[in-house]
Amino acid sequence: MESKYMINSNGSSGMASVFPMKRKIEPMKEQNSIKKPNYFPPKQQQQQHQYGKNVMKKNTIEQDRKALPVYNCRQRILKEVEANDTLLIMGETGSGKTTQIPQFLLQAGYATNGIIGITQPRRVAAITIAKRVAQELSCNVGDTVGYTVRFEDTTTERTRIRYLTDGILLREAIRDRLLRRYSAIMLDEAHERTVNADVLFGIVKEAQQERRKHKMAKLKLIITSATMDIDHFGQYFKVKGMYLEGRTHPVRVMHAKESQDDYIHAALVTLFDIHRHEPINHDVLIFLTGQEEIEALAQQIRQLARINNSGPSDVRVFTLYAQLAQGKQLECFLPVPANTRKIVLATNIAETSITIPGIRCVIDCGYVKEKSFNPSTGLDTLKTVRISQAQAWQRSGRAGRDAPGKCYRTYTKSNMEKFRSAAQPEILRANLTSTVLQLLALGIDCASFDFIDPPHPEGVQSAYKALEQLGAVKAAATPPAITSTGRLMAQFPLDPRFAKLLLAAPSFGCMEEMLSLVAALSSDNVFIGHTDKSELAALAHAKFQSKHGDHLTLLNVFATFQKTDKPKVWCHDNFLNIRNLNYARNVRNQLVEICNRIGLASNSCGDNLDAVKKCLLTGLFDNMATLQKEGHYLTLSGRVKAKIHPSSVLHGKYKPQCILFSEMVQTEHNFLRQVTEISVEWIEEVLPNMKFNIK
Ligand SMILES: Nc1ncnc2c1ncn2[C@@H]1O[C@H](COP(=O)(O)OP(=O)(O)OP(=O)(O)O)[C@@H](O)[C@H]1O
Repeated sequence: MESKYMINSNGSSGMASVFPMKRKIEPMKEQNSIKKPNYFPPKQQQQQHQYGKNVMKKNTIEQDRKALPVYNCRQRILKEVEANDTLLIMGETGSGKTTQIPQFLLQAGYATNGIIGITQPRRVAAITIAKRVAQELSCNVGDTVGYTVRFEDTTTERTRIRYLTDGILLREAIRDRLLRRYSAIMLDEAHERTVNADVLFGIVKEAQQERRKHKMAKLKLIITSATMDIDHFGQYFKVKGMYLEGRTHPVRVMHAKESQDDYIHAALVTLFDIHRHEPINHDVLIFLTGQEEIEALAQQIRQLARINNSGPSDVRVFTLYAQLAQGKQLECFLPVPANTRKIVLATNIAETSITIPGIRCVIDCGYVKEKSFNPSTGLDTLKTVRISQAQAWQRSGRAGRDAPGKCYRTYTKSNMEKFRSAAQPEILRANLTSTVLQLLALGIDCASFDFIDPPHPEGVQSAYKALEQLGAVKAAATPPAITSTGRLMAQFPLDPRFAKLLLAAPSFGCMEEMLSLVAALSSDNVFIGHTDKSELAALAHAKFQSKHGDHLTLLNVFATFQKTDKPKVWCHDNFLNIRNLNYARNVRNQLVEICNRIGLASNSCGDNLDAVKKCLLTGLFDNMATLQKEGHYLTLSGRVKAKIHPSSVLHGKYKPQCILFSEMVQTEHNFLRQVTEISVEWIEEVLPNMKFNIK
């Protein structure tokens, strides 16, 4: 059968000097056609392999560690760390940067008078890497190694190596700008350029200088990545980069011969081609763009696998995306039975840092959903865009983690040459409201902060305006000054708008309700849309429906969940996600602690649900829209045309004149998600100082 792919024979894919590592994950030079294995390993051999895995576990881990390219560079790295306070390290994906370098530092004594912190852009990476390193050090998570992610801290006073998200380290800096508890910080996956990481570059750099100035203990800083722009980082930190030689397992990269209009179909065809021709223990990771696409394809694969399964082989399909409950996210990291192929469908959440054991084939659709903020409309939008070349290399890197692998790109080589070389730093396109508030809480004015790439002035101005409307900032002052409300808002690990809802709730008499609602909104989707039984699921969900809209529907679910004494059975019967509801309960407890600490009064509005709706206006005033004659909605700030999302309880029913929504999603149309009906008169009552164009 003719293959739809050709091997990338590259060397000239437009990867500028930014990517010196590229050759390491390119196909082996001598191969110029796709060679398909013509056998499946005999059953016995596979089982032996499985046995071997368990018996030899400890030994293998030790041997695997020593075989990593970083291991050979141990002395060099430690020498450089000793000689320099800041170090930029580039090493190819999977070479051992994230798991090994912190252990080298620990063994060399860098965690004697402080701990070693390693930041990750995503919580799933922080959790799985901490677990792996704990396994390597033969300890439990929370002993020598631990992790901290939002609303979950496993570290103890015994912890010396701490994996944490960049957002958590930034919040810690609000309490202690000198980051005194750390002796070394590793800012990993620097190429991702999340807003939090960009701010941390400046904060940690400043903490180092201040500690030096005050003759305090040194703070060692290591910046790591496989694909960072080392010249740019080098100029900013005024240091030279260090390249780690040595290759990990090769990955054969193949491009589609022709452009594919339907990348989902292309991924499906490729998957079944792999399933027919590759050994059954070669697991597959498919990169797609979002939850809906992933769940639909997962369902299709499960059905097709059932139909096509003629032999003993089988597939297990897992999904991995940000909205998935944490427990579910971690399921794909567990081994599957012998004679079973693991298929993981993921968003870019699986793109950097993580190792999903068993993955030997990657299928890359070449797209990603990117959030950007439009200061002129004041709205965040989510758009599907092409990935960057750096992202493409990171994705292929997921295939060569524990053995040689293959990467199938559903786009042509010339398509890829047109991709951006690296993704635009998030700080240049994100809503900066939360970041600006955190900086102000740290006593930092954006205008004078030492950013690696300063944000656009319109983005900063728009953030100041939003914070002023929330009562967090006096923007007229130069530099803009944080108010006491702003300081309280910064105490919550929440979007400032949601923090504002909690601060406003006591005066509307709905503190208990708002705590539940904000907690439920912080969790991922609690509704399970069981496809096979969708009518039953819809019937079960209808019991909680509020005619007021999605916020009060969610509140009904959470309030009933809190009261039930058999949550497992109750969630199962009602097609609700128990993990997400438990997560929301945990978040609520932590929010209650913060509210108690800052002295917010507790009260409840009972059946007076207008109080909750009015209170929602105090934080979400930028997200209001009115019905137009033509049948669509127009947002009040920004005048953007939009429709109610089909997942809303208000979709397809009578259309309220005025609504409030949690977010706008941009696909072929602008859709408003999580919608609640409000009364136009309340706008003047709740927001007397704001002007809106209500038409
Ligand atoms: N959870 C895990 N299970 C099994 N093996 C793992 C796990 N985590 C890491 N490894 C092994 O350790 C190797 C090094 O992983 P590590 O995350 O340290 O690499 P890295 O250089 O930081 O990669 P990247 O640049 O992609 O983040 C992997 O290639 C893999 O072989």
